Amino acid sequence: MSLVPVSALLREAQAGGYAVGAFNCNNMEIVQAIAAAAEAEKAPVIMQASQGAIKYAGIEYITAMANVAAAMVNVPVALHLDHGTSFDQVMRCIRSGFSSVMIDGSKHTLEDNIALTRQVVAAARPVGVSVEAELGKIGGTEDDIHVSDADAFFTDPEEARVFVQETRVDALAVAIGTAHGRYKGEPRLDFARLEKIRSLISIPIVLHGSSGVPEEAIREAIRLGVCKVNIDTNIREAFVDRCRKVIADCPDEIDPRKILGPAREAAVELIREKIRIFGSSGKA
Ligand SMILES: O=C(CO)COP(=O)(O)O
Ligand SMILES: O=C[C@H](O)COP(=O)(O)O
Ligand SMILES: [Zn+2]
Ligand SMILES: [Zn+2]
Repeated sequence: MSLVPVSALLREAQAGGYAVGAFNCNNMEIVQAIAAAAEAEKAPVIMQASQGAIKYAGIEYITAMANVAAAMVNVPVALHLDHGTSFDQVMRCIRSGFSSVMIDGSKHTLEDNIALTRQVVAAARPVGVSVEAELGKIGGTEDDIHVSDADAFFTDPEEARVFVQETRVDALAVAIGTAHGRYKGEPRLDFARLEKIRSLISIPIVLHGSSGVPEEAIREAIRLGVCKVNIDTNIREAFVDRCRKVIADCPDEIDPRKILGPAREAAVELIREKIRIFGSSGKA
């Protein structure tokens, strides 16, 4: 199949009461793992490229790998820009073939975030590319952007209503207590805030920083309107842990395929498990 926009997947997820997994990809093995896991689970899936992935692999390689992966499976696959930083970057991704983009204007004022998001929606929608925006600041690390817990501002529900009305964006990432990267303690999600946001906006809600969030909390967030769940850190952990294990077991191994192949398998297992938790298994 060819790449589909995220909005098409999220519309169905919203109607069906499940979430689509959005998994970060940085290299060929992880792209293959995401596709294999989605195919095995008969689930729609989103591959997304962060700022770090773009620096590491480049927009063209990522697009080419995602296109090949999508063509080789019988489930819908979207390619999404994660935390897009500027209008120019969004345009480069769209020209390259991304089917969906995020414009992260959360570090700007509300007015500037609205203006930037509107500009992206105006350019993306006519070419069938869906747009995710961010309101409030999600904690943790987004490549060069470090948001300390104290600065991680939660999304204001009324602002979310105005933001969606003004931008007509397709999906909204909210700050309700999750953070990117590894958690120090157990994350505590502000479900009351999520419920309030849900009552004021009808578009799909996106949960970032979902690695390390307990299964029950993820399920509750989905019940309250989250339709896209982003996972990066847990894939990194599964992948690198398996590399370490193989190297420890076979210290003389010099064939990268013997190390990266098992790591790819570990990523498949992890992603399949997440897809089942999100309820998207069998929904393709
Ligand atoms: O939100 C994410 C990507 O945008 C992923 O967050 P984690 O790395 O915490 O899973
Ligand atoms: O945005 C969230 C990502 O997990 C950060 O990833 P990055 O280091 O690849 O930019
Ligand atoms: Zn952000
Ligand atoms: Zn994120």
